[in-house]
Amino acid sequence: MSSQFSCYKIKFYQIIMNFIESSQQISVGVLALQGAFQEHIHMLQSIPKVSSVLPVRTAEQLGSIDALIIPGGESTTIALVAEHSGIWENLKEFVRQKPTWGTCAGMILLANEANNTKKGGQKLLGGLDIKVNRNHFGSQIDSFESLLHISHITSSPEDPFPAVFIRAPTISTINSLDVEILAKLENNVDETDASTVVAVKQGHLLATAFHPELTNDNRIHKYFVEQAINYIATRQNGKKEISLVDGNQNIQKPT
Ligand SMILES: NC(=O)CC[C@H](N)C(=O)O
Repeated sequence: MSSQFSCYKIKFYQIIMNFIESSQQISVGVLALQGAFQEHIHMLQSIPKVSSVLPVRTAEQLGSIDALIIPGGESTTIALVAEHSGIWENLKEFVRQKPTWGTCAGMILLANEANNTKKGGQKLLGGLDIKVNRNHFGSQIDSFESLLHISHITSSPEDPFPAVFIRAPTISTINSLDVEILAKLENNVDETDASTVVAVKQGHLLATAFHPELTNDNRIHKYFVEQAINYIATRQNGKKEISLVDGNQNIQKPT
């Protein structure tokens, strides 16, 4: 009898744990119009806190995810395809409100301003108060790898992140105190600058000039997912507080 009781207890505990775990999971989309989206999808599949991973090509798909990654590729092409497929304005709206991480071309698209754009300028989604310098290190043959210290992600100098730079942009100007610098390129790759900013965070937006999805290291993907979960939880609590205040105000209103 008592062993049957403890069996029920364990089952009940498991159900509660599963419930808690599932409420702490999110679904993450990867913009799949052009570029290295498949590699991001693969990386996200290794993270237990991700309940589902969705390649995103339509506004409807965008509406069903909690957070988004805009991959590397070609920012001009991604913008063009997004416009032609009618998802551009929805993307802009999403980026304003929900956790989004841009890698390389994705970082360019999340910037409010860009240098070295294609002739006649190019469209940006914006959101980050930064100016980026496209193709800062030159063309494809100037691609390189560098070991980086990244705030919140690498714990010690012995544990750097292997960052892959491919026709990468850099962050040339930061226009708000809300932008947190996460990583700088400190070595000699770029002779014009002693230290070049290559990763930043601002509120619910994250941007890296390099390609974490092309390594075996999922630390930044994990960090993004954890940040997104915290952000969503904070917003939900905020909403509850607001509705409580509204409720009180209603009670106090003279009839
Ligand atoms: N690897 C990349 O994403 C390169 C970005 C590309 N240079 C652009 O401007 O969009």
